[in-house]
Amino acid sequence: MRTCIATVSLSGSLTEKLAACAAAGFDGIEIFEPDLVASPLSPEQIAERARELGLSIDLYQPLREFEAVDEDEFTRNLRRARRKFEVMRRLGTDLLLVCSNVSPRTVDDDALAAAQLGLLADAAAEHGIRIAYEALAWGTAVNTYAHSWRIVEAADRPNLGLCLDSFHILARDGDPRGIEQIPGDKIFFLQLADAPRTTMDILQWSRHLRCFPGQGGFDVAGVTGAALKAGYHGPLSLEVFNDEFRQADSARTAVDGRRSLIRLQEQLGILDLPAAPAPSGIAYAQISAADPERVRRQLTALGFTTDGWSRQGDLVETWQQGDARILITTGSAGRDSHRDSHHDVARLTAIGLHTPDPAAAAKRAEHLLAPVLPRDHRPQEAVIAPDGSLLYLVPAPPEGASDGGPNAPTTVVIDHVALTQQWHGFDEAALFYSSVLGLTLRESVELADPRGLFRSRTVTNADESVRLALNLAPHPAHIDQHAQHVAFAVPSVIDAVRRLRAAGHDTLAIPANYYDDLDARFDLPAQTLVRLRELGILYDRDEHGEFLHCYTESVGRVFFELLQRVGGYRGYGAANAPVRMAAQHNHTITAGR
Ligand SMILES: O=C(O)c1ccc(O)c(O)c1
Ligand SMILES: [Mg+2]
Repeated sequence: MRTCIATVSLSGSLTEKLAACAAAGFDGIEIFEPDLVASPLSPEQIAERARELGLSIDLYQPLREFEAVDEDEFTRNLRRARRKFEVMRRLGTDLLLVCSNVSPRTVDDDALAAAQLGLLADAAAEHGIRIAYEALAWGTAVNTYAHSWRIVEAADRPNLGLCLDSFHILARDGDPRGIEQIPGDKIFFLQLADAPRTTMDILQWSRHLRCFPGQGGFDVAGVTGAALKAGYHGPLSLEVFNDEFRQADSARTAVDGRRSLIRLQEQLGILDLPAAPAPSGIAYAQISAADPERVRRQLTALGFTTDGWSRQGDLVETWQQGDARILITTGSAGRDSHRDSHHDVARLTAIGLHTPDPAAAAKRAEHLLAPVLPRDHRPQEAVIAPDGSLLYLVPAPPEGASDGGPNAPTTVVIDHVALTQQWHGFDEAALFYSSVLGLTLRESVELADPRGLFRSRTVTNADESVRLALNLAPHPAHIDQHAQHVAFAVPSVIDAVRRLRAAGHDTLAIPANYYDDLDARFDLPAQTLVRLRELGILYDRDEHGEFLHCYTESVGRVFFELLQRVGGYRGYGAANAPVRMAAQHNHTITAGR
């Protein structure tokens, strides 16, 4: 299907927006009126620029506060509309979006609304213009698509139809199945936006938190599917008001948006992509460090051993314990993320994922506009993740061979890897890992660090043998601090900490207050509490089981977590994260003094 995006969804000048849309492969755009009003280009020049870039102008929007008003106001509104017809003629576009009236002056009178919209349509017809009427979720009288359809049906003009917007429908818990009853040729336009599930004022929610389909909690595919069933054959158009998108790089946002529509069309059975790779385990995590000695010492203390250096295209050192593998590289194997100028600081630069069919997975990534590295010099297929780190697609081990797994406590496995996202890349990352890798998104949580709120969201495969935590630092300056880590599930955290201590290594110091609080919250046996306190081990519990964990000191930007899931504990100890981050903060300060 044709794909469009509203200019309001992107940062930059109108010219920059057009370039970004074209580069990402969109077919057309909706011109958001304030973008045109603020542009130094004339409508003709904008049309020319769009033509040069191969973009159609599919919609001009919005005409506001138009219908169901008194005679005088209607006369003024019609005059205003005629001026817009003139702008549209100069732009060479023929579809005008009218959103339902949000003014207190409008009356709840369907007959009046239909009559006035009918007259608007008649005036538009003289210019070959069509009108798409959209129910805003906060419209004074008209705020559901069913209501807007009753008015459009009553007005009964060939050039008056509906604009459906998934946000307005789903934010009010509308049932999209009713859309199937609307004649497809009366749905003039379909705008798509997702949003995180929340409870807040609906206008604020719409203007600040919309996101691309697949990034939030709305069933955008349900609305789209219903419109297609009704016979809608216009474009799929993204209309996203989002504070971060307004600041982020428009070229990146546009690609992110296109990816969301490719994935949506796959979900709807319109596009056929190679199947999602279904990674079956974390093969390894890779740390780059110019001076890897401290990483080696820490891994040794944790019980890892190495078989030395090897060259598989890049120079790497493999460290292993049980089924957990860490690669250390001092070379360029971990592509330096563009934001990272501290090449000598140890940091996570790649992970390897066991993938049943790496070649097909790489093909899928290409279809979804993810950068795939050329195969030359590389032992494995590799995709660049949004944070700049590399995802190696490693052939899965043969059936029956142990691939770790979350509840394999007899040996050491990588339980999860936590990666830091760029400040505007959180939604992009969520969509990347879910669409490209087929991982499932979990709820996003906020974690209090002494310097601000971290956001964290995990993505997992079906049996949770692959768990990635996507962390977003509160401030770009903190981007890699307190966030990047590799968590090892061990048979016994208590034994592991004792071994570490015996080897002369400390774990992150946890304040006594924490244990007093633990005692208040959980009725733990006194002896258990004493042991946890002595060893600096954090504790959590859910309805499935218990969780014990502790942390190493950071080496560069990376630290390690040792954890033990008892029973079917599902979480990550999020309740303890603020204590851990405060401890890391205090440690940094102490170390810095
Ligand atoms: O927030 C608004 O005003 C607004 C304008 C036009 C739209 O299509 C929309 O969905 C919202
Ligand atoms: Mg809209």
